[in-house]
Amino acid sequence: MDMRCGDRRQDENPVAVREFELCEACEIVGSCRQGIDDLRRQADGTVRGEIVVPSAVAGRAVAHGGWTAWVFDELLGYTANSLRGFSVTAELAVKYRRPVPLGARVVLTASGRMDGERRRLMRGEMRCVDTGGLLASAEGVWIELADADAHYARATARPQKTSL
Ligand SMILES: CCCCCCCCCCCC(=O)SCCNC(=O)CCNC(=O)[C@H](O)C(C)(C)COP(=O)(O)OP(=O)(O)OC[C@H]1O[C@@H](n2cnc3c(N)ncnc32)[C@H](O)[C@@H]1OP(=O)(O)O
Repeated sequence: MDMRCGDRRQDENPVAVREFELCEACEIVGSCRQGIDDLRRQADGTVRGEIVVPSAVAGRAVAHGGWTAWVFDELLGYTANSLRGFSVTAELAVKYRRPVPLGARVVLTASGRMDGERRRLMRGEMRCVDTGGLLASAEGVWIELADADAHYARATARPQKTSL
């Protein structure tokens, strides 16, 4: 299968359309630092967005794997939070199927479901816009915070030794 994806057009200047609020650091700069745009919930409940792979995320000629994981963390996190109250990433597993070309426009899709009171099971895909070829997929677990203030207060204290 031809895994090339559509190059970004020279005259393209997409307006970021997001149905989801930005994270704190992106809020400061006023836009999604990953460049995810047109992020919307679809009629079937899935979330869809698009992104042009920035040349700045090159690992070696193609996108760095950590960048792809960050994109999924963002995408699945927003989707998880749209199910109910605020949740955080507890697990994230990425399958890297093909190299992700720099400058390519890719489509992101995500869905998920509640699994008990606080757990959400999420999954997502990254595909070429024009060929539909699968570049990467991800599955993860998001946990709704029982007490957000207490959760972030933990981060200001030195982690204690646990049984983990
Ligand atoms: C301004 C606005 C901007 C809004 C926009 C913001 C967008 C950006 C959001 C960024 C979000 C992030 O990047 S989050 C950053 C990365 N993630 C983190 O820092 C999380 C670090 N981990 C933790 O703090 C903790 O481990 C938690 C919160 C995940 C869980 O701890 P806890 O709250 O003490 O929960 P605990 O009692 O242990 O477990 C509760 C339930 O969850 C299950 N559970 C717990 N961990 C797991 C797990 N890994 N996999 C499966 N299940 C799990 C337990 O079995 C249990 O199920 P049951 O017995 O109830 O069935």
